[in-house]
Amino acid sequence: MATNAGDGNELDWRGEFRDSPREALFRRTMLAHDACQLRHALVVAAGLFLAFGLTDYSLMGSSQAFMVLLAMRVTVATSFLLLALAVRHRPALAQAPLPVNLACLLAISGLLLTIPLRSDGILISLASLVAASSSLYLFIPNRVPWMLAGNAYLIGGLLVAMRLWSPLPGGVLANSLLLLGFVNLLCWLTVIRLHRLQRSQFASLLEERSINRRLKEEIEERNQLEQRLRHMARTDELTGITNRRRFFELAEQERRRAHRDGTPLSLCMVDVDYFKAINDVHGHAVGDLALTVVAARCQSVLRESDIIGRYGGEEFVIALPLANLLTAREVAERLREVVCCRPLEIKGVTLDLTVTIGISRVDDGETSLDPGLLRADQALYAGKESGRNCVVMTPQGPELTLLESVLPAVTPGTVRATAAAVAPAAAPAGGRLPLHP
Ligand SMILES: Nc1nc2c(ncn2[C@@H]2O[C@H](COP(=O)(O)OP(=O)(O)OP(=O)(O)O)[C@@H](O)[C@H]2O)c(=O)[nH]1
Repeated sequence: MATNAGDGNELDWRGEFRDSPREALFRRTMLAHDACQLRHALVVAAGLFLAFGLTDYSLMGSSQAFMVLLAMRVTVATSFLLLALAVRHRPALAQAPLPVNLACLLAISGLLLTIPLRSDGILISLASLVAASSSLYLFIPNRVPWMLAGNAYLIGGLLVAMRLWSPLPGGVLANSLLLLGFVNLLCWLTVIRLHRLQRSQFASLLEERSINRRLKEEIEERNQLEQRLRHMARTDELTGITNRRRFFELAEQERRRAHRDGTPLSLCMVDVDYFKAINDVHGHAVGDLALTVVAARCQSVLRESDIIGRYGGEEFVIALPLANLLTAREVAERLREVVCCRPLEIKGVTLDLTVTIGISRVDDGETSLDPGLLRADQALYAGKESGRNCVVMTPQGPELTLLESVLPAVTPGTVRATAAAVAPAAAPAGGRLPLHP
């Protein structure tokens, strides 16, 4: 849609938009302003009409003609005031042609009536008609055709009134008509300029609004794109859980917090057992879905503050803030059970999945997650070696002693014996506790 009303191509001879929906929009936008302007113009005009009653009286005394004029003035002023009141309650009346034009018709008729009734001569009446003629253009927010029609009635009425009651010499008559014609032309041009100015401002405003809207939409789109990209950069596409990079960011934050507050932080490495066989027998699509289900099941037993990420392939990694090895073992057991508790139904295939989990605790003196992850990985490897579908942990130092004294399910004898059996195959350092279900 073209928006530059300043070049005039968009406007017709009335100074209105050729595009009628746009003109309607303009008029709707201007309604409150038009209504206010019309109300003020009507009140002022009513006052003026009544004020001229004083000059009627000074010229005519309390004659019958004065009474007729007074009745006319009161009628016109009353109709103006009533219309002003009506517009106050229903502003839409300001742009409805009928009420405004009826009031104008009444006022012009009243002014024409002064020609036969007032005794101060045609020239005074002529002056008041010139003032009324320009008022029609300037103060009544009407459309140009109605303004022209009102003025045509005024000039026609003047000619008839002069012919009937106050014949003028030809020169004076021509002079009067020229004067009225000039006033009409001047006012018409002024109104057209005013219309053009208002509409050009309105067009600029619309343009500005549409640019702002487009900008807002663009910003919104960019924000959404940014959010999508950020989400993609943090999320594993297949399983929907945190990806490896994001896991390390979050887990590193937790490690620093744990170090600062002196609270425990444990790590779990979770690996799906015999996953290669699932891919080989049922295909990668089934394997993909199985990974998604395993991730969802693991997530379902974790707290909101726990962090689970896809470490790579069929391996997941979990950081458990505020969890010592005992708590981590309980969580890992729940996790192992939730995976193997019921078979997976995927694309008509029933899979009995199990996971092996290696656990470690991040030591106070450690400045990165790597040693802890390595220990969890070694424990996981030990778990695989000892038959899979189990939870294995690598306690060290005081924690080992503590565990040995508090673990009722695993007697110290079993711990040592199992640890001894697993340790050489898994890694030479540290005792490991394979916790079979
Ligand atoms: N469908 C699918 N398979 C994957 C994905 N990532 C890794 N894998 C497969 O997972 C399998 C992992 O096999 P292995 O490392 O031998 O381990 P496994 O068969 O689970 O045996 P254990 O871990 O010793 O119990 C490989 O065949 C990989 O191709 C994946 O995103 N989707």
